[in-house]
Amino acid sequence: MSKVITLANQKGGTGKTTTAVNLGIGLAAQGNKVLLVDADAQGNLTDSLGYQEPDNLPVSLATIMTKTIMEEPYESDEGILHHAEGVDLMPGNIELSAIEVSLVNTMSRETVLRSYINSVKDKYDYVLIDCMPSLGMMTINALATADSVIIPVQAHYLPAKGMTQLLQTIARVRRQINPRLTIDGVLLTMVDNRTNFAKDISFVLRRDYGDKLRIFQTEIPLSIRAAETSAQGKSIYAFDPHGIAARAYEAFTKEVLDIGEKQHKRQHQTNLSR
Ligand SMILES: Nc1ncnc2c1ncn2[C@@H]1O[C@H](COP(=O)(O)OP(=O)(O)OP(=O)(O)O)[C@@H](O)[C@H]1O
Repeated sequence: MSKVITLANQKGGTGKTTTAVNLGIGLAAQGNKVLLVDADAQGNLTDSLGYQEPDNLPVSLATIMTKTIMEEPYESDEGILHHAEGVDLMPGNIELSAIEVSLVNTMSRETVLRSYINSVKDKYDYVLIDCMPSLGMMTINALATADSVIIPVQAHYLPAKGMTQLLQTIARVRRQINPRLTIDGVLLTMVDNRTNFAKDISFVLRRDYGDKLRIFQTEIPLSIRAAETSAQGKSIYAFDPHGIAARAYEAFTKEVLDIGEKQHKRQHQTNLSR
């Protein structure tokens, strides 16, 4: 059974793309088939995986979403790229900005991405969707598609206000479009352990949200090597395998796998008791 996870935070630069790359490749290294979906018009995920001119790709997520909207046929592997580290990628680029606008006047506008992902997800154990830094139509589509959300939060500021807005949006999507949507947890990123400030943020986040949300035990440290990785077209495991960021992303991947296994067991027991 496949699991679709959306990485969302409407604040920019919180580590969504870096987490999509390193969680995705981490899951693949553990024997899972993984599809990464770049739902961000900036195309950073596509770029980070080595496709440095995402706007020149002949087929991207925007192409497939347009075909979905127009009810035109497409091949199930159309546009999917294969990365050397064992993940597949549905690339994204600037054309998604136009899709974001055209969705407003589209029938079933919140579920266009879901139609596409439903048509390919059975081939994968995990589908990870990297969102734009906004709560616009593309992010709503990504939330409408997902089984769960992971929220990367940069440990540089207190996330209170933005977090409330994001949680309200997730709750609204759950009520109106996607009742099975859950939150896997909040991931603290770019944690500078040399400062008391980072420790304070971790403490406040765990104190204020820890009873409602899982705050992942693993915190991703601030790391120059992690920042440099995005220009290399590879994961942190390939670029700096023994560094602190690679170890942290490995530990985080294990936490995500544990959640998946527990959910799978619960689902199995529910099915048996029916
Ligand atoms: N652990 C880290 N340590 C240092 N720099 C990092 C780390 N993780 C990510 N970065 C850098 O921080 C910047 C923002 O990260 P990233 O692109 O992953 O965030 P994002 O949330 O996807 O951004 P956007 O909202 O623009 O899509 C990038 O330049 C990235 O290389």
